[in-house]
Amino acid sequence: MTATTARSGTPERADDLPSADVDISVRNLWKVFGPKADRVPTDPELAALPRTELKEKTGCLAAVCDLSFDVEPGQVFVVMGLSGSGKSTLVRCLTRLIEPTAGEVLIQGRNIREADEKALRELRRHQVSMVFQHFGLLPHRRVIDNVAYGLEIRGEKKTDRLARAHEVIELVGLKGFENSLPRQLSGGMQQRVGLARALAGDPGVLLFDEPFSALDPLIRRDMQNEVIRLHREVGKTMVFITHDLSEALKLGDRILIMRDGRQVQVGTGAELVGAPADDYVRDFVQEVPKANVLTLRWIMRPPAADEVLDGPELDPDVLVKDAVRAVLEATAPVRVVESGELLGVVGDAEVLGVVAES
Ligand SMILES: Nc1ncnc2c1ncn2[C@@H]1O[C@H](COP(=O)(O)OP(=O)(O)OP(=O)(O)O)[C@@H](O)[C@H]1O
Repeated sequence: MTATTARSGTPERADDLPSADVDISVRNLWKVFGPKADRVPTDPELAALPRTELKEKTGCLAAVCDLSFDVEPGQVFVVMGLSGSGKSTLVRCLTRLIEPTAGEVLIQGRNIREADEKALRELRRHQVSMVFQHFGLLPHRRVIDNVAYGLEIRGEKKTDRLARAHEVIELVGLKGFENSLPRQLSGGMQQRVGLARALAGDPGVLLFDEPFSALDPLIRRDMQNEVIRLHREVGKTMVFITHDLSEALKLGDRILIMRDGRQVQVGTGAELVGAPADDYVRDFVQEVPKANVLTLRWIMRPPAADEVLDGPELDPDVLVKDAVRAVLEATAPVRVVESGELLGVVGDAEVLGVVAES
């Protein structure tokens, strides 16, 4: 949702150092459940084993295997994978709700693995908030008190926390429901309370663990739009877990695809669709309407030697679906231009090729 430039679709390398402009940096992160789990990441032979073989050989289950990625400030980073791929374990390892077995996690410059109990409490109260699938609301507390709860724990004055709770309740569209109990609200509205509660403490980072998967499809679409709107308004860094590719493509500036605990590909939606890293990703993205995801950058070609270059000019980051009309109506190929430089051209054949696959 923030403007992103095209990047390589290959997974980030563990030896890449995080740049200064990174909110979350994960390096070689492992979570292994089972006996003597510590030996798995450090033993190259065990570390390389697929999940089922490792389980047979050692009795250990590698939920998260050697993950490395960076999330930039203000980015929506989606972690996508089927059930059991390790998404929830990963997101819980970020704030040590689950203790990682090995690796490094930096959040806004703070080394999470070295943090003591007090620092972790501070981190969870001030820096990072989580929105869960099952809302996690306190059933006997009114909406306003649920939203203000984190601020109460933080020891903030009642007037301050109620004022802040009113502010975020309005932000998520729940004005008028301050005194309702959670059970009096629909699923979508309860999740709005969850969102408001996460936003109340003004954290730098929001973590979402499949927040909408229990909701009906239409409500779910509303809530996705709500996240897009909120992200635009509050501009937080977000890590969003989902098993739904269309949700990932809709929300994610970048998407990490996980399989059996490992990262298969990290990239923008266009990179996953335009250059899938392997057959697994290719199968996943097969049904995606490509014109909605690919940009002109992905389909442009070099101009032919004798081609007349007087067609209209478009930016390389324009989606194909938004360029179809301009391309088909033009009498010459559209010129794809960035900062005054001609990158390539797009004609009828290129757009129709993508639209036909959509
Ligand atoms: N405490 C635990 N002990 C042993 N194995 C665990 C534990 N927690 C999770 N696992 C296993 O780790 C793997 C990854 O689980 P995880 O819940 O992270 O996956 P997920 O992608 O979030 O799946 P879902 O979408 O179903 O929540 C699964 O095989 C799961 O059974």
